[in-house]
Amino acid sequence: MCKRYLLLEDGSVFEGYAFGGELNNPDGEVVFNTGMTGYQETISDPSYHGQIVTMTYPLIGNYGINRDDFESIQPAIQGLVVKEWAEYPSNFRNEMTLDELLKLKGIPGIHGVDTRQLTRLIRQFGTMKGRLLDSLDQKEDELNSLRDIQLPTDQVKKVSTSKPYVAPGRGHRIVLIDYGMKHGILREFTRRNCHVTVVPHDMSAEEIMQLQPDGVMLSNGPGDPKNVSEGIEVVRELLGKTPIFGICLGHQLIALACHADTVKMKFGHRGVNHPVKDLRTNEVWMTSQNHGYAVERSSLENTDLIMTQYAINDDTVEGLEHELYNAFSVQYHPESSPGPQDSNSLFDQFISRIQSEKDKGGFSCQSEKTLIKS
Ligand SMILES: NC(=O)CC[C@H](N)C(=O)O
Repeated sequence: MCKRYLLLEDGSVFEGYAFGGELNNPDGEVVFNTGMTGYQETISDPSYHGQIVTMTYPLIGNYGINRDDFESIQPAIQGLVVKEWAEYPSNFRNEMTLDELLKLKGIPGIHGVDTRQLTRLIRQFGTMKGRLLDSLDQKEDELNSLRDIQLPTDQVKKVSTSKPYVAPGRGHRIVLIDYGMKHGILREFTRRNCHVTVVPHDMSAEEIMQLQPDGVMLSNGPGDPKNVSEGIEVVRELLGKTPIFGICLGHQLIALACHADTVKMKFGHRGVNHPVKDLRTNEVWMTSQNHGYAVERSSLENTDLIMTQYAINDDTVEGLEHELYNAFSVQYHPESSPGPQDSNSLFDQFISRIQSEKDKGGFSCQSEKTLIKS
């Protein structure tokens, strides 16, 4: 077994062994995910673009990799850190091992790491830049250059589709803006018979409205929402023109479009058992989460947004509703891939909102009239 190391910007080194791909571009933001299962979805979730993901559960890969659970075709994570990976997975859906997937996709892995120690460090000092190395010979130089690197700011552009495409259906017409969409979101709409047009992150509001959507879905996506400035503008223009539902990055973009603020969290929420409380029903839902930024609660005061849900663990904003327009959002993942499905009904809620607008002769009729006139 070849040695491999994880160097953090504070100078700490975690020692382990190499698995998966080679070290071509081994820098990233080191984060941790607490899910006991769901590693395949985590590895392939585009919101992890640019990040070295540490799994806190000590055995990863035990049910292998299957053909169904990918959240994107090309995983975007920079590296995977585990305690132990399972060489002999056992599951009826298993098609390859974790190591084989990482090799196939060129993602470097390190195993044998004390992931609990690493997680405690991140919890204490916050997420840090890190670099995977196969030798510590140049440690000081590597550390200096690691401290100097800037993490990318154009991640959404890298993971969004470059051209629109359609998942046809006979039901409501949804335009899904792809900021780094997980396939799970598309699955939820096709399951509900919707006609979904997935569009690139930089499509203008005008072009989107020309598609005559019954509703617009803003997807999840990587990085700082403030880096998606055109997206914020587009959402601002769309508000009030069509029903809107935002997930994760989409939720943050709605907040920024309404002049609320977002902040970087110390170590974020990444896992499948994050409890969220709904202020309207007092219900608590277990949710699947992956975010490193959050909407600043106090910044909602002078906006038209109201907080509908918050995280029980740290009181951060988890749900928003627009008081004037038909728009709502959640910071977590109702598509639940992976994770509990408590919040899956939010997709039905979005469909009902669309239906009631149609019943009122609302948005879609207006846009048809405008089209007839012009
Ligand atoms: N999953 C997401 O969409 C994450 C949103 C954003 N990139 C964050 O880390 O907060």
